[in-house]
Amino acid sequence: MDSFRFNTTSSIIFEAGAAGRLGRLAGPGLGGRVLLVTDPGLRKLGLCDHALRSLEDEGIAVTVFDAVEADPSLATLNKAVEAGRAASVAGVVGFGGGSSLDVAKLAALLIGSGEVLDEAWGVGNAKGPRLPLVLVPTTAGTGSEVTPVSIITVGAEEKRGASSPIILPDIAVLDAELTLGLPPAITAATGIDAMVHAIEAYASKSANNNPLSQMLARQALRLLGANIEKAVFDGNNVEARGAMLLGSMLAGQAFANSPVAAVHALAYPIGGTFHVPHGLSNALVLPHVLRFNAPEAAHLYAEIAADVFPHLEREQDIQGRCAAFIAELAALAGKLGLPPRLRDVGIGEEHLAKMAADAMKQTRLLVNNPRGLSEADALSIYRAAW
Ligand SMILES: NC(=O)c1ccc[n+]([C@@H]2O[C@H](COP(=O)([O-])OP(=O)(O)OC[C@H]3O[C@@H](n4cnc5c(N)ncnc54)[C@H](O)[C@@H]3O)[C@@H](O)[C@H]2O)c1
Ligand SMILES: [Fe+2]
Repeated sequence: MDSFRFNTTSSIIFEAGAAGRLGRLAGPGLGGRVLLVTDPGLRKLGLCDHALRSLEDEGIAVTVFDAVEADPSLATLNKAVEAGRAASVAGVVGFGGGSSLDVAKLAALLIGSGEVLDEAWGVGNAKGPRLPLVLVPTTAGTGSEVTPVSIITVGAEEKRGASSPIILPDIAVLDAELTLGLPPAITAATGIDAMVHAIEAYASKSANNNPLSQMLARQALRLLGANIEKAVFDGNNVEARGAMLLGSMLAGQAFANSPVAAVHALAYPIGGTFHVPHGLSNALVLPHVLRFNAPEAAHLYAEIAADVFPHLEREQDIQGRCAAFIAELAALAGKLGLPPRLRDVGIGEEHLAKMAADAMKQTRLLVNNPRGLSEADALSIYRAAW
């Protein structure tokens, strides 16, 4: 068997209502002063009020930074770091979707180590140490609470990543009650993002693709496949919400160690340039990238097809099962109310060539794709998706 290395968050708490006990559960390791990083929408909804109060009840002084936008910018990260330094914080709590968690991760690194961000981009370049870090996801999608990755938008449109086990948090707190009010469109898009993490991790050509990631990806797909429609159409179903949160975390553990590939590489120019939500960007290119990959990966897609859609067990032929899997995924996105084509999200055909050139910059992802992909291939995939 090939050798591999598997890193994950060392302590994971899965408990409905846990955010209201955050001070007890996670306070002791955070020091007396904490920076809580979140977004303005969540602040307005009062979603972090219980967590805040519970930290304060434990005698922890909390500075709230609530200015994280979707696809957070470098300027926002810098402001979060300034706020943390000004308050001399000893720990960081990320509270929100992937955007807030990603800012919290790099804020903990930069405040803790004083290192220069420009030297931390890429894989394995962060030096540390970071401040104690606790992450509380409020979407079931990115799995950022268990990934070593932070994605920041640099300049007008480039999504840049820093990846290092140093920015894995000390504790992830998964509280399904936080996701009950997640609107259907965001539930659908983030849920598809989680599925894509599992699919791409399972089929990843990374030398570190490993049996743990494969097992986690398959269990993630079972949970996500069985619950995504319930979570979208019956948002108050706490069982379904819990299954989605667990599924997205398992998918995060899988791809944190067996990284994602061309679906994400082609999704980034859509999110970076046109501010289409990350999960929706993935959904728009997903069937087209999988169809492109099928000559190399049909057997892998056939292996996981029935995890998402149990009735595909009956389809014995590998090519047939792979094709049905891809068609079912496209149909599922439609059923969940996601727009099917790039033109539906306001992207003009004239932008496709630039998007294909931008996608090729994601070499860290493209190397993991089961089939080699050129700029011309990227353009054909965008054309098919348009
Ligand atoms: N670090 C990683 O491993 C990783 C992986 C995938 C994606 N990402 C990044 O994560 C970001 C996307 O994160 P996301 O999809 O979780 O969305 P997000 O954090 O950008 O949030 C999207 C919207 O959902 C709202 N929202 C979040 N939780 C809510 C709740 N419980 N109730 C009501 N509204 C809620 C937010 O206020 C926001 O308006 C992108 O920047 C993407 O690149 C990171
Ligand atoms: Fe993603």
